Amino acid sequence: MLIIGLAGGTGSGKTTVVHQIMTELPDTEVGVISQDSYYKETTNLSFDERALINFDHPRSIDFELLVKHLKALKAGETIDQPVYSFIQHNRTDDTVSTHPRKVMIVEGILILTNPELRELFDIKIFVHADSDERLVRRLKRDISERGRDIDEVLNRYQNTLKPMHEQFIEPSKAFADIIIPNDKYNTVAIDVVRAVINQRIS
Ligand SMILES: Nc1ncnc2c1ncn2[C@@H]1O[C@H](COP(=O)(O)OP(=O)(O)O)[C@@H](O)[C@H]1O
Ligand SMILES: Nc1ccn([C@@H]2O[C@H](COP(=O)(O)O)[C@@H](O)[C@H]2O)c(=O)n1
Repeated sequence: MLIIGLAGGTGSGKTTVVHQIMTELPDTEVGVISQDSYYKETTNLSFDERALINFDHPRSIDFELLVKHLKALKAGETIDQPVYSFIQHNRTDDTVSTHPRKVMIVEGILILTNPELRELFDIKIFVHADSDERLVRRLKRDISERGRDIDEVLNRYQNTLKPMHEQFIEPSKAFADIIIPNDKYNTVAIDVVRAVINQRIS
């Protein structure tokens, strides 16, 4: 199994890049795990308390479960990947049965900050976009897809997202083997990554 870790700030385009990479690749051969699925379970908290969580700090992620699941996939086992709700700020009761594939892509803002997880990656990729571009994308996406309003996004950006990006996410770029500039759609970089994957699965 080839395990690719794909990091980058919020709105850098990680999810989009993963979809672009997977286009034309057989989905029986390539699977995806999202770090967002592994936000810690916080059913003990009220909705208002959950909304105050710093979701850009590494401690908000259940890295232990993520590492356990990745190791299980590597050992040929099927896992139940949690499903996260950005509306409820919590895991749902659903899971997605995820089978091991020849190539597994793990994507998320903080995945290169965790040493144990980094050890499992054969290729580490960081998707870069400028912070103003990322904020614009984040605003549009969170309002249209994640049930947020402009105040929520901007408050979170100022209070936690920007400082955490500078403290944890941007420095983790140093661990990357490949950096994809993604202020504009970058078809050349996508082709290169797809070629590496094709080589592995052919
Ligand atoms: N290169 C790009 N140029 C313009 N918009 C983009 C680009 N990449 C992604 N987007 C858009 O930006 C938003 C955030 O992208 P997404 O892939 O969800 O980012 P991430 O997963 O890193 O948070 C989406 O609406 C997506 O369509
Ligand atoms: N309940 C939550 C959980 C996370 N976030 C934000 O999501 C961002 C990470 O996801 P991307 O798809 O953008 O990489 C992160 O910046 C968290 O602030 C949230 O808003 N609400």
